[in-house]
Amino acid sequence: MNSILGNWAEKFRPHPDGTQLPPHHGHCLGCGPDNPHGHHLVVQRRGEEVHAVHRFSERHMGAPGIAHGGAVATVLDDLFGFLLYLTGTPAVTRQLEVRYDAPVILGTSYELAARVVRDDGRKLFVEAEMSEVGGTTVATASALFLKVDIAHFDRGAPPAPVDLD
Ligand SMILES: CCCCCCCCCCCCCC(=O)SCCNC(=O)CCNC(=O)[C@H](O)C(C)(C)COP(=O)(O)OP(=O)(O)OC[C@H]1O[C@@H](n2cnc3c(N)ncnc32)[C@H](O)[C@@H]1OP(=O)(O)O
Repeated sequence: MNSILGNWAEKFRPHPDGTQLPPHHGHCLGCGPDNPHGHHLVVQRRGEEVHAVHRFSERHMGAPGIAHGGAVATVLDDLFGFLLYLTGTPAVTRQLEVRYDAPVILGTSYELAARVVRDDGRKLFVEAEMSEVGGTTVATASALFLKVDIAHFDRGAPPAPVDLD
């Protein structure tokens, strides 16, 4: 098994309401603390939802001062990945749709929330939104995740100790 996912059983243990959820792994683009290009997303369980407060930095710029749409999609997709700690099964994104309602401004804090709307066999239908703190929604997303066996991840090579710059 890919060593980066070797502790998945530990990570999928039940997580009490209100606790911070573990990153998918150290190098994950969305949440890995060891990825210098990543978003370092920090996510909590709140009931049957996952929540985060996030600020995009200059590393994720599209138009000047505004987050790149792909960066916004990355964070929303990764947030969906935290719902797997609640459902208890590995799964991967099969389809992702993002609606960009307003520019996401670099250096501004946004609140994110995601939930499972339907769990149907292998299919997990999920939705999320990103909003100004206490205010207007700037992006919404919906996705289909498909549950996979952990062996799915064996196809990925473990990260080599290369210079990521
Ligand atoms: C320690 C931590 C552990 C970490 C683990 C988690 C890490 C998470 C990290 C999170 C990071 C963030 C997340 C990431 O970045 S995840 C990374 C990005 N995603 C991927 O790399 C996935 C690549 N795709 C695949 O590997 C395959 O396509 C998979 C395995 C997903 C499915 O290939 P497979 O051949 O097995 O399945 P299928 O295609 O026949 O479809 C199966 C069923 O689904 C239905 N269907 C298909 N499309 C749609 C659609 N659009 N609307 C409605 N239904 C649809 C289809 O009709 C069929 O239905 P039925 O006929 O059975 O009824």
